[in-house]
Amino acid sequence: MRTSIATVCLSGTLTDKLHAAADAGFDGVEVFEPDLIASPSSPEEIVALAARLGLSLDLYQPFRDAEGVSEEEFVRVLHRARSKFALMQRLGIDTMLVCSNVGTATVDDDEVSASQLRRLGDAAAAAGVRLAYEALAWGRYVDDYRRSWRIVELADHDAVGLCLDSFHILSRGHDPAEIEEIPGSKIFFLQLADAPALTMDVLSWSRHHRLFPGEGAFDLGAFVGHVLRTGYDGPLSLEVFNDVFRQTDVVRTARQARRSLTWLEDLVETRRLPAVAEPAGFDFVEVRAEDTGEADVLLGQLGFTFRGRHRSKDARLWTEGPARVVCNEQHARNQSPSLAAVGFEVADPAVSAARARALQAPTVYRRTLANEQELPAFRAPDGTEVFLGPVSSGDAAWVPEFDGGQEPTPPLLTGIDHVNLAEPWQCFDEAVLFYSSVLGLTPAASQEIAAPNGLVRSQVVRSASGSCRLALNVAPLAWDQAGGFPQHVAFSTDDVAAVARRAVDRGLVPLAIPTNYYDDLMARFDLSSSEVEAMAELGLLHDRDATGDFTHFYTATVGGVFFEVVQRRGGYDGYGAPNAGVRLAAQHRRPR
Ligand SMILES: O=C(O)c1ccc(O)c(O)c1
Ligand SMILES: [Mg+2]
Repeated sequence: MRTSIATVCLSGTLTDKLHAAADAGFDGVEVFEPDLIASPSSPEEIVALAARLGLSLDLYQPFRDAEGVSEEEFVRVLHRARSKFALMQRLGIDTMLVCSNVGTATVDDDEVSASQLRRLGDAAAAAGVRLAYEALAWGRYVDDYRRSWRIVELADHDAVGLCLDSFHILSRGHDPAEIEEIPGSKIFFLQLADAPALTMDVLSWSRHHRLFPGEGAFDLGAFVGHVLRTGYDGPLSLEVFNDVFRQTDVVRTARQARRSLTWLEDLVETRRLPAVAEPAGFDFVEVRAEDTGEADVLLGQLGFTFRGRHRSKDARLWTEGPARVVCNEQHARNQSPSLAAVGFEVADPAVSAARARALQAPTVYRRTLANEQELPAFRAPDGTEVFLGPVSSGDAAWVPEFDGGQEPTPPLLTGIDHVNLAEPWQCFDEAVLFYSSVLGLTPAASQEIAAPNGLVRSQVVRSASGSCRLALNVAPLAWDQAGGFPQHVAFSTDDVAAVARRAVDRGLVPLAIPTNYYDDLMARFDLSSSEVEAMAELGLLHDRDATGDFTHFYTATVGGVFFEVVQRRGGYDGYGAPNAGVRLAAQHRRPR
């Protein structure tokens, strides 16, 4: 299918936007009128630039407050429309988007709106252009696509059709299945936007919080399916009003936008992307620093076995059961410890890598010597290096590349439960799309956690089985001054108290949890004071829900990394959210 993007989605000047759209591989753009009006380039110069970039100009938009008006007002509408039709001729654009009236409508009557659209259609046809009528979710009288379709049917004019915009339909909860009753030839244009599930007025939701498909809560796959079954054969066009994308790098946003359409086309149409199952689990995590020593100490205290040094790289491996941590000092001069890479076990790394490339994920190159396993790797929007390895039972195939270490002992840890990543604020939505589209993880609902210095927005992307869970966090800006929001790896166990006891015996000082927290635990749960005292001694935190419970503890932070150990019981599927604020406050008291 042809792809298009509204210039309003992107930052910069109109020419910046055209360059970025072409660079990302879009076929065309919707020209958003304010971008043209503010541009020093003449319409002819814009046409020439678009032609040089191989972009078509697919839509001129928006034309506001056109119907449902008094006849006196309609005279002015016609005057305005004729001058825009002349402009469209100069731009070589054949379709104009006409929004349902939000400002000047005084007549709530389908016949009146239809008659006015019909007369606008006559003027449009005379200029060789056509009109795509769009019901805005906050239109004064017309705020439902079914009503806009009735009006277009009544107008009964070859130059008057519909524009369907997923946001206006799905934000209002209107059933998109009825789109299939509209003939595809009367759908002149299709605009696509996703959005997070928010409870707020629909105008603000639309103007500030739209997202690219796959980044929000709407079912765009089903939506586009309904539209395609009408026979619609125009472009899939993105129209995303978003406060972040207005200020972030235009080239990067355009690529993110194009990735979202690649993902969506694959869902609805041809299944062109190599199909992958969700990851089976984590292969490894990597801590990188000029000197990872403090992390090595924590891992030893948590019970990890030192398995040796890498044959050809400045890296050490620690394992405890299937949990593997690489401490990498290669090419890390002046870096304090950070979580640099996460390896995933996938059914077929070559297929997963082909999918990642098709989704324009940037490749990470690492030197691999003969006899070393080559794992394909890609850079996530947040900078994390994502490695794709085969599913292993026991040690991964690359483990023997490390030697000079000890034999592993019977493990208390059962694996990596989740990895918690810090997302630069401008990368968050892109990261959700990356991890879900490239790896096949599924986004869960997002949460907010109150830290002493601001709200942390947190969203989990995970495999359905729970074998792979990533928590993506946007930290308040204050953390940047404090050296960055710490990232962490949570290991799973069936006996968290035993792991904590062993760690404390080996010198670990767990993150200190206040007495007030334990008083509250006793108030909320049926726990005796001796049980709670035992927990306090080991820094254990606790949570419960209807299905089970969760006990966990945290290490101190080294550089930008700390570790957590968690024990899930019953069907508990969360992450101890009520405890996250307590943890953040404790970390805030201990500046690194
Ligand atoms: O927010 C608006 O005004 C607006 C304008 C044009 C559109 O296509 C749209 O969906 C919204
Ligand atoms: Mg729209």
